[in-house]
Order: sequence, then structure tokens, then C-alpha cells
Amino acid sequence: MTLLSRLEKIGSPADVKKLNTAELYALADEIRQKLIQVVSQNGGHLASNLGAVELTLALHKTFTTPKDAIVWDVGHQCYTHKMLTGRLSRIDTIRTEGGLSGFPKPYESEHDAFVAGHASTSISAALGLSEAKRLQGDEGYVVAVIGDGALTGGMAYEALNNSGKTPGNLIVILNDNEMSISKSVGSVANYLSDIRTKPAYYRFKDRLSNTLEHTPVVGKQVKEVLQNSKSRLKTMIYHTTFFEDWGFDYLGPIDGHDIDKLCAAMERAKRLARPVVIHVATQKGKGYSKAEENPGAYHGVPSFDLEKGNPDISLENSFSSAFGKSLVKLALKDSRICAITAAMKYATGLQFFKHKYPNRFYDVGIAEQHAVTFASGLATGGLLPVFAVYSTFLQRSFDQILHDTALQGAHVVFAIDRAGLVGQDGETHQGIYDVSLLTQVPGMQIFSPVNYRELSQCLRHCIYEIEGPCALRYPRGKEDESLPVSDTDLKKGYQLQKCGSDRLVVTYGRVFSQVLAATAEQPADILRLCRIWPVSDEMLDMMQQYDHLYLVEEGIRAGGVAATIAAALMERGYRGEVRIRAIDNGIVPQAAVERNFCQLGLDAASLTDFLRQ
Ligand SMILES: Cc1ncc(C[n+]2csc(CCOP(=O)(O)OP(=O)(O)O)c2C)c(N)n1
Ligand SMILES: CC(=O)[C@@H](O)[C@H](O)COP(=O)(O)O
Ligand SMILES: [Mg+2]
Repeated sequence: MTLLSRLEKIGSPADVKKLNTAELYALADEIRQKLIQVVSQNGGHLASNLGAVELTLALHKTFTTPKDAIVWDVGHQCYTHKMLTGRLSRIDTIRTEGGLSGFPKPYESEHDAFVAGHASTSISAALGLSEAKRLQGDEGYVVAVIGDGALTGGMAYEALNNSGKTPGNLIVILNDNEMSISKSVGSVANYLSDIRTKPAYYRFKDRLSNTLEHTPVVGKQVKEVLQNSKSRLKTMIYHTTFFEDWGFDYLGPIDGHDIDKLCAAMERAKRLARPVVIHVATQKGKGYSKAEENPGAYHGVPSFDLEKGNPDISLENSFSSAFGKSLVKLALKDSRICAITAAMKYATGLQFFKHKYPNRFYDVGIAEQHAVTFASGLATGGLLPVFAVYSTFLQRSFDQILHDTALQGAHVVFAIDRAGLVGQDGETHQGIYDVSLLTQVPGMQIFSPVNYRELSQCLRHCIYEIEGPCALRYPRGKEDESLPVSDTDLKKGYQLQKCGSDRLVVTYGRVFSQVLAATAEQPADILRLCRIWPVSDEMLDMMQQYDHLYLVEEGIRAGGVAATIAAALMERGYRGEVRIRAIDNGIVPQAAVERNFCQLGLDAASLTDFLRQ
């Protein structure tokens, strides 16, 4: 009989509450070992999880989920929470097909209070949950756990601005490790770092305020008078941080790896009558030396060898790198070219640009909306901005693209990375909506290159041959080197591959490889669009010459290129047959991309059947 480890004995958060401090630290060690082992096998968000182990233990020691709700921001740091809430036996399945998600999922467990994946949403969601409790007379606290990176996103401030005056069951835990994926940027990051360097000063103020609070009779009165006055004494004692100006109580900075201190602060927060911010200082990557040394490289990793360590932070052989390098080449000859990222410098391949042209490189933080309007300002001011962003995160900026870019015809180039299916991050991160969104934007042109060479040509074309907004979109990962692709005339925007068939497949982007393989079995002509939007009359004329059209798209059907072509052909009175293969259900769960292709009927075998019909 094998002895159960401490971790295996945790069936639910109730078991965490029974442990003393020493036992909790021993448990933390086991959790770290498990995190490292699982992420090295499955890939995932290692450094963020390693940094939040004690914090998660303290949360479950102090609060009682699901009566109390914990809302994780982004949610990429929730692996320990999953292990402690009855999912340890399935943790090895994390991020795999049919397995646990790498993000909070209420359908997975009642302990996951809210869906996450995109940043800066936790305080808004927590405020909503807290108000729902209040209005329905439900008991329980609501805790938002937000990182300093996620605190660079505008939504967090909208929520703070809206929360300060609410009755007090809302607790915001600011998990400050001074890192987003790369170093946290902006004035708030500097401000937080300033607070972190003066813990004694903040402890003194806190003690003074606490003492007043507990001084019988006069203490409370003095405190109230001071809090409501404008005196310098008040400023000295109570005006500690901007959180207080917004109506929160502030506790911190607290060592985020000291379980007793964390628990004490959380217990105190429960007793306070106002919403509270607990500012916690943690170390990203804690407990795994390689991740401590280079937390950015271990933020999100593919599976890796524990001995060798260091998975590549940005793969050399990838569309992202090809894009980044092409942009540098163009920028060498044109000082008007600027590059913008919303906290994804390495992942979008912009590190090359930053290295070469730091004064025209902008990391704006997790602020996609701001990034778009900022880019539109740069364009209106005479520059050539390129905003490199994941498809899924660009969704945030739809109104900015419409209102601030398109309506004034600003020439902003959107370099849309992770376009299409993304794999293990699952439904929150799929890049399958951008085409349907962008086709609604007046004047927008969209390109979908299939290899690095074409990407580079499209980028140049977008920067120099187009006025107004334009986008080029490319998938996660690397090119298919076997593709027989010659240079495309980008003014025409397509390539027609003929075999003398009366059937035509119209497609674009990564799924072209699958179409090619399918037509080897079921011969058909192929019209590959490189400029996928707008669809020109010339393209439609060409389609009308065929009796059977097969439109294949790695994106959602509604509003997509295929559906729009079908509608345009109908208006033209086309009498032939049109069949569409696109993504009908917009919620595509995690799996290897190849598996998602099969599930959605976009792989070569399924497309062969499709062409047979
Ligand atoms: C809207 C949006 N943009 C970008 C991302 C990509 N992203 C995921 S985690 C992360 C950094 C988060 O930093 P922080 O909140 O401080 O958490 P940490 O990893 O440091 O614990 C970024 C930029 C995202 N998830 N959502
Ligand atoms: C949590 C998050 O949103 C990112 O870290 C994302 O998981 C990165 O995905 P890639 O691995 O495609 O860069
Ligand atoms: Mg952080």
C-alpha cells in the first residue's frame, strides 16, 4: 500500500482549512512539484502558477468556496486552485482534449466562479457577483484576484471606479510580481513598485489606523473625523494609495509567500466595512530556478524537458518571427513605421523591432482598445503604425477599429497573429471571429498569407499600397513549406489553380493545405484568396463560371467570407450549387489544432468527403 501524499489527501478546500502553517508549506512544496511535472508534460502557464501557490492556499484557508466566490483574472494562474477543489486526479489532463481546462470554467466545477482567459475582467465580474449576492440576500465574500499585468487594462479601472462605494463584501487581491508576460509597463507599474519598496512605511500607517480603530470610544470618532476631513494629518495617515482615493481600504504590501500574513490580511479584509484591496508581492516562477531567472520565458510554455529547461520564448520558425523580421527590414528604410504591442512583445515577434528601434516601439500594456486608438492617432499624425495583436485579443477593440480607425480613414495596419484555431488554450483564445468582425468595418481590407514569403509581401503591400485600415492575418506556429505557392498579384488578390474541373473550391489561409490534399483525391479547381476582403467583382465573375462551388473557411460561418460570397452570388442570380464548410458553433474547445480540424470537418479527409457530395 502506498502512502498518500499530503496533496492527495486534499479532497476539497475543507481539507486545506484543517492544516497548520507548517503543513501548508509542506503542501506548497508538493504543489510546486506537481505544477512543474504537469506543465512540463502538457505545456501551460508555469511561472504565473508557481508564484501563486501560497496565495491560493491562503485563499482556501480563509474563504469558503463556492459560498465565497474567487474570480481569477485571466485565469492562467488557477492550477493550484483546481488541485485543491477536487480536480487533482484530473490535473494530468490539463489543456488536453477532453481534459481540464487551463482556465477557470464554471461548467467544470462549482468552485470556478466565472469564465476567464482575457485579462482585466475580474473586478467587474466580482462586483457583479457581489451585487447579485447583496440583492438576493446571499451570504459570502467575492474575491477578485488580479495581477499587476492585468491591472494595466482599462477595464480594471472602469471597475475600480465603479466599486469603491459599494457595501463591503468585495475584496480585490492585487497579485503584484512586477511582471506581465514581460516586465509590467506604465506609470501604475512604477507606482506599485514604489509601494513595494516601502513596506515599513505602509505598515506604520496601517498600524496607526488600526490602533485608532481599536481605541475605545474616541478612536473610532477620531478616525471618522479624519477620514472625512481634508487635513494634512488625514493625508499622512489615510491617504496612502490611489486605491483609497477610490473608496477602497488598502492592505499591503504583503509578502505573497508568507501564508500567515496572507491569511491575517484576508481575515482583516473580511471584517472591514468597505471594499478592500490587498496588495500582495509575489515572485513569478517561484520554486523553479530556471523560471525564477527568466519568468517571461516560462509564462506560457509548450511541453519541455525538465533537465534542459527553457522552452523557446518565441519560436524562430514561426509566422510571428517572420512578421517581426519583415517589419524590421521595412522600418530600416522608413522612419515613419512604428510598432505597437499590447503586452505581447515576444509572442508577436516584435522583440526584433524593439531591439532595433526602441524609440518607435510601443508596449502599451494589456490595453488593446487604447492601442487601436493610439495607432489611429499616430496614423493621423503622419506615421505608419502597425499593431501586432492576437486575433482573440483584438476582439476587444472592435469599436475603436470602427470609430477611431475606419470612420476617419486612418491608415493602421493590423498584424493579426494566432488567426484561426489555436489549440490548447481552447475556447477563450480561438482566433476564429476576427474575419466576421472585420468584414463589417467600412473600408477594411484583409489579407491572409499562407507562408512567410507571402506574409512579407502582404505586409509591404499593406503599409505602402493601401489607404485606410487593413489587416493581415496568420496562424499560430509555422508555415507549411510544402505548399506550391508562387507570388500573388496582390492588387488582384488571388491565385487560381486549374485542373479543368467544373467544380471550384474557394478558400484562404492555413486550411488551403487541407484543401490541396483533398483535391488530390477529388479533383477540383482552387481559387485561393490572398486578399480575402473585399471580394472583388472579378473574383465573383470567376466563381460564376463554375457549376459547383465549395467554400471552405477556418472561421465562423456567420459574417465570414464564405457566407458573404454565397449571398453576393445569389444576388447576382447564380444558378449553380454553393456549399459552405466553415465553423458553425463558435465555441471550439481545447484540443490539438489538428484534432480541432478533424472535429470541425476541416481536415483533408473530411474535405475529401465534402467534395464528394
Ligand atoms: C485582453 C488580453 N490581452 C492579452 C492577454 C495575454 N496575456 C495573458 S496573461 C498576460 C500577462 C498577465 O500578467 P499578470 O496579470 O500580472 O499575471 P502574471 O502572469 O504576472 O501572474 C497577458 C498579457 C490576455 N490574456 N488578455
Ligand atoms: C494566458 C494567455 O492569454 C496567454 O498567455 C496565451 O495563453 C498565450 O498563448 P500562446 O501560447 O499562443 O502565445
Ligand atoms: Mg504579474
